[in-house]
Amino acid sequence: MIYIKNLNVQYGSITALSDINLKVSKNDFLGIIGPNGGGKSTLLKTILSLIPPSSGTIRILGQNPKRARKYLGFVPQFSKFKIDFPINVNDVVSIGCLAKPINIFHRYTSEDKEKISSILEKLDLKHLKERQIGELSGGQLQKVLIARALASDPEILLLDEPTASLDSRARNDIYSLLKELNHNMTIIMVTHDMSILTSHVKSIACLNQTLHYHGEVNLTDEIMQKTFGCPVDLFTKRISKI
Ligand SMILES: Nc1ncnc2c1ncn2[C@@H]1O[C@H](COP(=O)(O)OP(=O)(O)OP(=O)(O)O)[C@@H](O)[C@H]1O
Repeated sequence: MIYIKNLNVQYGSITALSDINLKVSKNDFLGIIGPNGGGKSTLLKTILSLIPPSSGTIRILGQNPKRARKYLGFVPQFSKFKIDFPINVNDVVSIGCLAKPINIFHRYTSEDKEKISSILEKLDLKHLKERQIGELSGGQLQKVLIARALASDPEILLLDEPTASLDSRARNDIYSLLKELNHNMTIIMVTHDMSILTSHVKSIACLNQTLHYHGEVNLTDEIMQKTFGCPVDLFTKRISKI
């Protein structure tokens, strides 16, 4: 689904990603972990063609990232989503139906409306469809952002820390939903939540400017030390032994 070869990304003099090689297979559920500033969001943004690589190759379903945008659904960190914008849940989710690049003159078809309605139903958001997004809880807003991404019928769903600052119940709801979606969708998720690694994720990428590990969920102390640059805590140690 995704093929990345010798990828380098610079922000001026700052090197965010250095010589990344990564392949993601169909129906994988890849968790990307690493320290703050390790380049996780940059990798997602580069796949989404929001940032141009300084060098290297990215192919998504055999195409360059700009042409492949239609295959990608993106769920941003909700803490970075502007929630004071006056728009309701139904309209946010509908935005996902707009063809990419977005055509502001798009008229929603009856098919679009049916699709939105079924997504709202599936994510248990129907009762909130008229609610302004600024009046939602964190977990509800996160589900709305996932619903918006699903409305574009993506083959690959990219999520940037979808459970940051959610309580454990809301987190579990989101993870259960992702597990279900993973049956017919490839998922790539940036996370700082180590607890999901044991339950839902099928493979892991450890990123700290370079890719220190990519493979099965079998983290050793050595990999964690290399990635995070410091000794792992007890919790992480326990995960590596599961
Ligand atoms: N727009 C930008 N301009 C300049 N430098 C940037 C920009 N965005 C990110 N960086 C830098 O690139 C590096 C990687 O940042 P990135 O946001 O990709 O890391 P991250 O792993 O997602 O971090 P976090 O876990 O804190 O969200 C950091 O050194 C960051 O300061």
